[in-house]
Amino acid sequence: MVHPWTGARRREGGSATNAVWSLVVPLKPLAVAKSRLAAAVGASRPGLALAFAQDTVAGALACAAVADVVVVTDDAEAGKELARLGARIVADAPATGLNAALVHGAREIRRIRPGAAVAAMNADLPALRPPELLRVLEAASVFPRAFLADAAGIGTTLLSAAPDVELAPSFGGPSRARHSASGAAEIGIANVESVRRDVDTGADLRAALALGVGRHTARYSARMQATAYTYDSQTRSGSVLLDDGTPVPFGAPAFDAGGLRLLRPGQRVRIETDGEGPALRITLVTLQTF
Ligand SMILES: Nc1nc2c(ncn2[C@@H]2O[C@H](COP(=O)(O)OP(=O)(O)OP(=O)(O)O)[C@@H](O)[C@H]2O)c(=O)[nH]1
Ligand SMILES: C=C(OP(=O)(O)O)C(=O)O
Repeated sequence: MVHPWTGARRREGGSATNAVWSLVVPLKPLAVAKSRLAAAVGASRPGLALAFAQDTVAGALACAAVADVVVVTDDAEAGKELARLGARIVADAPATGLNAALVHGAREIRRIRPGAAVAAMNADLPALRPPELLRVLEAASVFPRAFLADAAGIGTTLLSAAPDVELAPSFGGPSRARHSASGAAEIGIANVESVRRDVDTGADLRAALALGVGRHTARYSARMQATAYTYDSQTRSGSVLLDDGTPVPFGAPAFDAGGLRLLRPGQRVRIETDGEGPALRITLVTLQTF
């Protein structure tokens, strides 16, 4: 099968080749981002919003089908941290909202790379796994426009547009129905939970932690759960410092067989590593507190 717009020949049974995407990731100023999460995480909200964006951008840049990531934001601190991961930062047109930001980002991409295939993806996907994003983008690449519904089946986490097709975003609330009504094809593939798992509420955060989050969110969440947290990406080791300052290394026997240890009465944390990819992916499940 010849790829509809790259002309690449799809290897029989293999994946689409040469389908390269530019991603537009919108990010609100951290001071006001993730307001629905405030009830669950309190003052940690801005730090978590940044950690979500960092894991989203890092996961996207590690995906074989992604050529580049453009973050549309007015937040200088967030922009600096995300640029450090390799994203290109575009200033948001002030106070025009999410969809205008996405249109602005897509136009900026195509100003530099005319005819680029563009996909908009929310910045709140902390469990994002590159292989799952690859499958989503491959599925999207056979449609002029396509979208992926969020885990709740109400919103949208990704909207794609083939070269020379306008993105025409309509994010916000029940956007799944709007994107479908606009003619975008719904991507229905299974086993891409990490690309659907956006985090708006404490329950969403627990679900993402159970799925396994990237190191930025894991580190931040662990810091929220314990007095401090050390992590060394070089030696791929780390420890959670308990309230009394006791360092408990990851995977240490100090954790019981199931990797569970009581940090404080009623609070339980599971830390385990699946060693996936270049970064230590820490599955940190906090059963309470959020
Ligand atoms: N650049 C930009 N990004 C936005 C804007 N509004 C929302 N976003 C981003 O769009 C994505 C999806 O939005 P939401 O899930 O509603 O995120 P949020 O607005 O921080 O969350 P709430 O405050 O709880 O509504 C997130 O990555 C937001 O940061 C905007 O006006 N400009
Ligand atoms: C912007 C969106 O996310 P949410 O409404 O869940 O914040 C959306 O799903 O279109």
